[in-house]
Amino acid sequence: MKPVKVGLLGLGTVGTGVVRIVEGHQEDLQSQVGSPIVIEKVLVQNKSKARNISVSADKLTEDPWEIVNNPEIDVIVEVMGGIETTKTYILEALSRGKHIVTANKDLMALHGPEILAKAHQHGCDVLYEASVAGGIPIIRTLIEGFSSDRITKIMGIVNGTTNYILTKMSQEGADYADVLKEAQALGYAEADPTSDVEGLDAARKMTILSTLGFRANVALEDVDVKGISSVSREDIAYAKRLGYEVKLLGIAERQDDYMSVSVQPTMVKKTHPIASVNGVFNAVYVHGEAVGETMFYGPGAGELPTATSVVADLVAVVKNLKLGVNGKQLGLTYKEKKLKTDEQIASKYYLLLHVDDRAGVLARITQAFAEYEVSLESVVQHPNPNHPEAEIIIITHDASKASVNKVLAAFESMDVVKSVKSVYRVEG
Ligand SMILES: NC(=O)C1=CN([C@@H]2O[C@H](COP(=O)(O)OP(=O)(O)OC[C@H]3O[C@@H](n4cnc5c(N)ncnc54)[C@H](OP(=O)(O)O)[C@@H]3O)[C@@H](O)[C@H]2O)C=CC1
Ligand SMILES: N[C@@H](CC=O)C(=O)O
Repeated sequence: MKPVKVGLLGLGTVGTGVVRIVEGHQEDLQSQVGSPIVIEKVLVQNKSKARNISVSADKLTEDPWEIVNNPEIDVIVEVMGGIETTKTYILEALSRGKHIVTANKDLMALHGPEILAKAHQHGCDVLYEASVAGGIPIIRTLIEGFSSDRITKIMGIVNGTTNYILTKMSQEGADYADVLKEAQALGYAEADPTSDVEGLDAARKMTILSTLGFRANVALEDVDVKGISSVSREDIAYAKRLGYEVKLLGIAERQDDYMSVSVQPTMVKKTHPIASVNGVFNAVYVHGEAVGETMFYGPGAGELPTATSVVADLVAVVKNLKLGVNGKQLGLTYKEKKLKTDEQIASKYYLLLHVDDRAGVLARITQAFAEYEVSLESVVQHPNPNHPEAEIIIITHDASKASVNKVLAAFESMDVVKSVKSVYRVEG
């Protein structure tokens, strides 16, 4: 049995897990694919760095071309991260007929179509299951499990760092900045946590999920992104009192052929299954016209969960090699997306206002909603004994984003509205 030879780009968190699984599960893997899988060479930045896995010195290299140009290597597993340099290596490897497995959501969200087209041209596979929700096989589920259905909604908690922060703020009343430091110390956050907390990491993952789920070419710039850095303890306390949790949700919706994709802090009714996804766990809720509601839950990151998906992709590539069916890339014939306008995007909204506490104020505020045809589900006023301002909490019925924006613009010129403290989409 001729071994399948793998070049590994990166031996950090995920790369270490890949070596552990390929070595530790070798017998199981061989029984599935019919030949040994051997990690032939490993690219690192610094060969002399101390590692928590032993890899023989002759396998380590700091020269990417020793792997990319190596005629012995059949498959390249890319777990080094980064965008432009990594893209160069991958395109070059594809032009040499090597198959690619990657965990790189940044690369696939930005350059997925170009990479898949190149792979198709050279009859190569590019698989990227680990790029979204680490250990949850959601990409394969969207492509294969739902191939018979029309997906209408995908809602995801796809960033573990922000879910960890929001969970701690909710369960322990902790402060945002303190929990962020804790998440960094525990190694959940990206090297620069801005991409986690400002929603970019989740937006990249939602670009990938909505492209596959809606079979349309969604681009990163189509995603409306807002992170969690402005979520306060006060917001979370109010949400809990009203029966909601605040979650950073990626929401992709489709009606007829029109779609919208966003990432935003959202108030989720506690009875919705996604509200109880806590800590660093991820979950993806998928609604299909025929299947109805489904949800997939599991670890979104970490050494072994992420490596499980990477090695599963490796197994799929090797099975394709045996069958001689590599390079049948999905996603090349997806249709052009049609994006919803703000008039077409509808949901319930939560608003927290600080207002003058005097006669007629409530009437003026509700009049603004009436003017733009936003119907209200509930209005609660809290007097503040230490302050001349009162707090008003409003939950709307389904309303268009455009109408809610018009109401917010109207508040700017109303002297009785002192400030709009928070505006959240509501789910469930
Ligand atoms: N960590 C996780 O839980 C998850 C990560 N991912 C994705 O997987 C990928 C890898 O992540 P992770 O393992 O955490 O990253 P790490 O930072 O832990 O590891 C990166 C590895 O790549 C090597 N490397 C980085 N840049 C270069 C370069 N230019 N040339 C040569 N070697 C390089 C590093 O070498 P050296 O060791 O010498 O520094 C290191 O071994 C990323 O795309 C990430 O987004 C996806 C899902 C979850
Ligand atoms: N920083 C990411 C890691 C996985 O993609 C997260 O917090 O989910």
